[in-house]
Amino acid sequence: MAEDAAGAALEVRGLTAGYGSLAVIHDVSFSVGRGEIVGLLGRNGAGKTTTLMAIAGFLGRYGGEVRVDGTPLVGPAYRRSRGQVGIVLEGRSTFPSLTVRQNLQLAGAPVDEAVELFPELRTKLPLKAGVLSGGEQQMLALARTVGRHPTVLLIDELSFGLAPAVSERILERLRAVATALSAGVVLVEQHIHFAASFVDRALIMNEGLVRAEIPAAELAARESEIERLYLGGVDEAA
Ligand SMILES: Nc1ncnc2c1ncn2[C@@H]1O[C@H](COP(=O)(O)OP(=O)(O)OP(=O)(O)O)[C@@H](O)[C@H]1O
Repeated sequence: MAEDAAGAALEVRGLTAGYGSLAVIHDVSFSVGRGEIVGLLGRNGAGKTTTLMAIAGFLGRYGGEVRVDGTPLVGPAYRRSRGQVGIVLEGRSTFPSLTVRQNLQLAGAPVDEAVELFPELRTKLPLKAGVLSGGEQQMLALARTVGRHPTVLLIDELSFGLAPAVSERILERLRAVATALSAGVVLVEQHIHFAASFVDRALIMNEGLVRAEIPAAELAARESEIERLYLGGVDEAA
């Protein structure tokens, strides 16, 4: 379901970004259609989180362009786009000492929508977020971000540390949200098999570069090629 950039929720063109004066991702280009989930795969340190943070405007950008719904995000546009670009970073997206309800309210996320999305949260509303299970915390983090109805959702390692059944449940809801909001989703994932079930296509990153773009249906069959790409092998088939 590769999307023509013209109708894309998100377009990233030639993005080079990093920390201080150190560029960590180089010339990253891709687009995400409305309702589409694109996986960002690669081993530890490949530059996946850095890519999400650079798109969201949290990092210095040394080159390239990011467009949301066709509008370039530069300078103050990043501030204006806060509602349009939602980001869920691993372990950094809830306030543990506030209740679940307060967490939602602070994010501007309607409580009724959140519990409709994740009925598991209904009985947890008065509890402090810090006492929730890992899966419930991820649900809360996602509900907080989704509640602002973003055009683009950037999600880092949703399945990290969770039982497969819990991850599957959350990712099924993510698919429903992407469709309902007609949002474009970038989902960082390390595990090829897991990504194969939940993304429409995947970008394989290594050393800050996108080495290949692979449709979900081909991920399982091309696993050994992808593993070579994870390790920096030459991309022969993309
Ligand atoms: N704050 C920082 N300052 C300097 N370098 C950083 C910083 N954060 C990350 N890096 C470096 O940037 C590179 C890419 O890191 P990044 O977190 O984007 O990788 P990743 O693919 O998300 O890895 P993981 O799967 O382990 O989260 C790594 O070499 C990392 O050491």
